[in-house]
Amino acid sequence: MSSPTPIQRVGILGAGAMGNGIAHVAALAGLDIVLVDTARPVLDKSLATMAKNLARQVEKSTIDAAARDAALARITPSTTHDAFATCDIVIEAVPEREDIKRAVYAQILPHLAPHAILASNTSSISITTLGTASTIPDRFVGMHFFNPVPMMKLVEIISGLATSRPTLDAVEALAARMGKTTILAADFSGFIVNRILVPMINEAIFALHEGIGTITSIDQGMKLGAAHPMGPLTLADFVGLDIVLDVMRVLHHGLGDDKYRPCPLLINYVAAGWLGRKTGRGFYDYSSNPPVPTR
Ligand SMILES: NC(=O)c1ccc[n+]([C@@H]2O[C@H](COP(=O)([O-])OP(=O)(O)OC[C@H]3O[C@@H](n4cnc5c(N)ncnc54)[C@H](O)[C@@H]3O)[C@@H](O)[C@H]2O)c1
Repeated sequence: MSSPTPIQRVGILGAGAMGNGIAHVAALAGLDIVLVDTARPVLDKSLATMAKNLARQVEKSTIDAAARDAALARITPSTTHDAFATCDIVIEAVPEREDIKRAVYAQILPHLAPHAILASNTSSISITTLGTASTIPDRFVGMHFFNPVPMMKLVEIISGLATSRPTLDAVEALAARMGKTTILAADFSGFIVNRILVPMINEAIFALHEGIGTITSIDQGMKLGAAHPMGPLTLADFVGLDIVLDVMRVLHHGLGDDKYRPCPLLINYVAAGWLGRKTGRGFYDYSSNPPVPTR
């Protein structure tokens, strides 16, 4: 079988936190980008964020001004899906809701080239299920980037049951061109990283709930005793407690094992609206600097 044509033109659907970062890194790597979102102001905001982040890289001398200008010039913003017609791949980064993802696949499919790959940046939804919905399951794949994309080195490639080898090869080569290291995961809830990381955070919340330690001792224990760069409760606040709860529910439901039950204390924090950094309070209170443990 002949090797697939290398990817040069990348469509990105959704210009939010992740779509923005993916476009930034791909454009810097010399790829041509078509960035699509629902409204022009969203695209303008995304381009402004990218310009600001690229300018910071110039200040730090990790790139020069010519590379910044060339990257920005490679990005074509659009609010219509026909802009994807010339793309070798479209990476979908719309909100984490299966109904929204299914709806956008139905809208963009008629515009895709016959060889084009469709990749989802989903952090939890089954690639096999989304691939079936896409109607091109052999050319459908998970490309799970991590936030913030310009800083994080990993891309988890998720193979659905029907994803073809040429599709996997093409997205592995694309991620490598973007300077990322890839790992290949089978399509089960949480894939590799979240399957391991999020239950660890949930267990730290159980340790707090059961009075085994305080917020400070649990975080310090994992930093100094396990060499984690950040304690698990600090990390939970950073990620957002609602997101941690959502992922635990996906694992619990998808894998059917009670070892993935969300900690009742986590459920209460989310019910209280104490979601971490983004609401000013989670396990820490962020109204003062440095943040203060709340228990
Ligand atoms: N944020 C993270 O830390 C993170 C990490 C890894 C993976 N992900 C996954 O990446 C995906 C996107 O997450 P995000 O954090 O960037 O979300 P976000 O809310 O920041 O951005 C989503 C974007 O999609 C746009 N959008 C909504 N409906 C659309 C449509 N029909 N057509 C085109 N654009 C549409 C929105 O306007 C918004 O700009 C999700 O599947 C999420 O689970 C997120």
